[in-house]
Amino acid sequence: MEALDYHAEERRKAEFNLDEMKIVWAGSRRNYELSDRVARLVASDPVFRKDNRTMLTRKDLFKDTLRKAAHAWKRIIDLRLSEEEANMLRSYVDQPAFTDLHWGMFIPAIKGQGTSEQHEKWLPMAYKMQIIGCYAQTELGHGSNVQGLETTATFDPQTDEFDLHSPTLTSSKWWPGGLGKVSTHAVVYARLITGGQDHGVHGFIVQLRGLDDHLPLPGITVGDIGMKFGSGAYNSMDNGLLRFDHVRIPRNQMLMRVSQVTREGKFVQSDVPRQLVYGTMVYVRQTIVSDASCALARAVCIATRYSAVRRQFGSQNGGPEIQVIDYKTQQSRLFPLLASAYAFRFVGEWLKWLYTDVTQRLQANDFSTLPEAHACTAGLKSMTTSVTADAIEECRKLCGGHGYLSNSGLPELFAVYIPTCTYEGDNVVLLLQVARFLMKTVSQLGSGKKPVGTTAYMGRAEHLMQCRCEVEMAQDWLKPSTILEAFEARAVRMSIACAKSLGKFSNPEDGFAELSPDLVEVAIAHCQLIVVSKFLEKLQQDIPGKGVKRQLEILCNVYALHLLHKHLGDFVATGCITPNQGALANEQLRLLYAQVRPNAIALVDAFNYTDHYLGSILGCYDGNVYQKLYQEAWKDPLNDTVVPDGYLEYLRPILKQHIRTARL
Ligand SMILES: CC/C=C\C/C=C\C/C=C\C/C=C\C/C=C\C/C=C\CC/C=C/C(=O)SCCNC(=O)CCNC(=O)[C@H](O)C(C)(C)COP(=O)(O)OP(=O)(O)OC[C@H]1O[C@@H](n2cnc3c(N)ncnc32)[C@H](O)[C@@H]1OP(=O)(O)O
Ligand SMILES: Cc1cc2nc3c(=O)[nH]c(=O)nc-3n(C[C@H](O)[C@H](O)[C@H](O)COP(=O)(O)OP(=O)(O)OC[C@H]3O[C@@H](n4cnc5c(N)ncnc54)[C@H](O)[C@@H]3O)c2cc1C
Repeated sequence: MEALDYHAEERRKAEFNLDEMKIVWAGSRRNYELSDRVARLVASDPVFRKDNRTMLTRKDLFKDTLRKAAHAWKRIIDLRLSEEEANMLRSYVDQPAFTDLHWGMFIPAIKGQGTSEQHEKWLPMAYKMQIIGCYAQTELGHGSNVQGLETTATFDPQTDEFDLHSPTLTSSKWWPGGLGKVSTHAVVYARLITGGQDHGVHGFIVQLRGLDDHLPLPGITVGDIGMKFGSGAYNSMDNGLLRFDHVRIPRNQMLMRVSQVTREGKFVQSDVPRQLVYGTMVYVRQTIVSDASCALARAVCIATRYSAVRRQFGSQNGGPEIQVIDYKTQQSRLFPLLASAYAFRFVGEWLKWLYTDVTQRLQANDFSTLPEAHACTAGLKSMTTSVTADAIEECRKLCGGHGYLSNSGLPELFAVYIPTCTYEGDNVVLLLQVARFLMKTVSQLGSGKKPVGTTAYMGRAEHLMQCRCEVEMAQDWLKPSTILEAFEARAVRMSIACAKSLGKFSNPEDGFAELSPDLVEVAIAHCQLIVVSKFLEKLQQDIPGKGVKRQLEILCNVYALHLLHKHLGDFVATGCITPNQGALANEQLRLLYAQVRPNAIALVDAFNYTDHYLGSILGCYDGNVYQKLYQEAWKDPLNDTVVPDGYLEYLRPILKQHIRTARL
């Protein structure tokens, strides 16, 4: 018998080839096939079950995480999965774990900042997980200000060792994932001191726990920092604290690609810029942008499928009520998020390319594109995670009351996702880095230095400062060059206005601090331009499949025009468009929503998420929401007994007292 599909009618309405769209979303046919196979492998394995995890105590959740990580590792070995497949498997297991930090930061830190001898020594052990590592940078007193870290690594020429020490309470390492209970090793960031001189923050490989008994080594105090936001969620991770009491490590455990300390204790700064010490953060920020599209797509998939099932009001002659997805307000809240998921996917692909390119250049000692890579990763990490965090909450609201149920999947997704706005760089702090980069670019405009890459548009500042938008009718807003010019003109005009205001301050740093809220807005305008332009560039590619390109064009226009509508004040105040042109953009946006509507379910099907990964009754593929909600309610432990525990002690006495009072 064919399974019920409550979305069958919706799926029939789609105007494009779904299989081809799945390939576009995955990046290539090969990626699609790999990811589909691995997702199904995880979904069908009972060890990876996750529907009960919000009910677990912290200890049970943590043990469950260890069990899943061990099982995942066994599957990776048994099935001889490639590194790419193994990463996919971990992400489909979908439970934050120490392995994220081991593979995502510890190994990349050694690769990026270690010498070839250090690679040879440490990487084979790390790849086999004979050692497990974390990334211990943040301290109780300092996170954003990395130069303010207090842990010291003092070189002792007598013994050829570093002495690692936590001189104050605030120097305690605080937050590193995987540190609390699991890691045997860490890359620790500490101030390097030689001959009484402070050379700033560098990375050191430090063993924390015994490899036989897992006990902390002498001089090391280590533990978990405690429960975090929400139930389940990020509490599967052992974010830790760490203190050193004069712990000794050999000199060759300082990561020495950027700077070296010789046997005599001489500090040698190589030609490599010191910012490469921050390289692991740049790498992870880039991955976070792709992850943002996944998390956003997940929330949007749940809200879209549920909005097609849910009906409220408007029944005619006893017929069905209106599907809430047909309300224009629902569409205007949901479809820009759907478009953003696609937009972030494509900008994530591009950022990966940029990162690979800069890495290859760095290997050839070409550091010229490092500032741009830093600005793009910092800005896009900040923008995409802020939008995604807000969007998950919006999707919860789009699902009405049922969105607040844990089994909608949205509360846990939100709780897991929101720290992304803080870790790997607080989002405001990162936008200020972008603003610095932009102000520097503007200040060099007159010098003959031509801006390149994502700031190339500033080279056309003269034109962009005075160009006039030519839109006369709503449909004029569908022209890619019109959209692009409006976004470029807005970004350049806001940048130059801020640069002029900065010029009025005698001390530039005072000006930067005073104008920082405006500078954040400038950085956002620049980042939005990058996302819009990369979406438009994607559309220049050959995209096969009936109707696929057309749908992407619609989504690209939705993405750009909803931003224009949301930031209308910026566009009008800078004179890039008139208020009437803003109104025409909004008119066009409404027409676009009507074009998205019949394709909405298929557009979220294209994410190819299994029900296991989605973890949401509201978002289940077959749309059989009510029956599943009803069945699930009976599985709650509170329903194990008809009369709740505590009735005799606490409820009955009150009820009886009430009866007595009533009788009086
Ligand atoms: C239950 C499950 C259910 C559902 C699951 C669902 C979904 C899950 C979905 C998604 C999860 C998402 C992602 C997970 C993926 C991986 C992550 C896993 C875990 C995360 C763990 C987190 C780890 C961390 O947080 S590590 C610590 C990170 N710390 C920071 O980021 C600190 C931020 N601060 C800084 O970076 C710097 O201090 C600074 C702010 C940049 C300032 O530095 P500094 O003072 O030194 O620099 P200046 O401002 O003076 O600038 C000098 C100069 O340098 C340039 N510069 C600065 N940084 C860099 C750089 N990185 N690269 C290159 N250049 C740099 C700067 O621009 C200046 O240049 P100029 O001199 O030219 O102006
Ligand atoms: C779940 C989670 C996992 C983490 N994992 C790790 C890990 O594995 N390893 C690790 O080393 N660290 C980790 N961290 C730490 C994380 O990197 C830091 O918390 C983060 O970098 C922010 O730093 P902070 O906590 O010092 O925030 P703060 O800088 O204290 O921020 C507080 C407020 O001050 C504002 N602010 C700060 N500086 C400025 C400024 N210059 N201008 C304007 N406003 C400013 C911020 O915008 C924010 O609103 C993790 C954190 C979390 C929440």
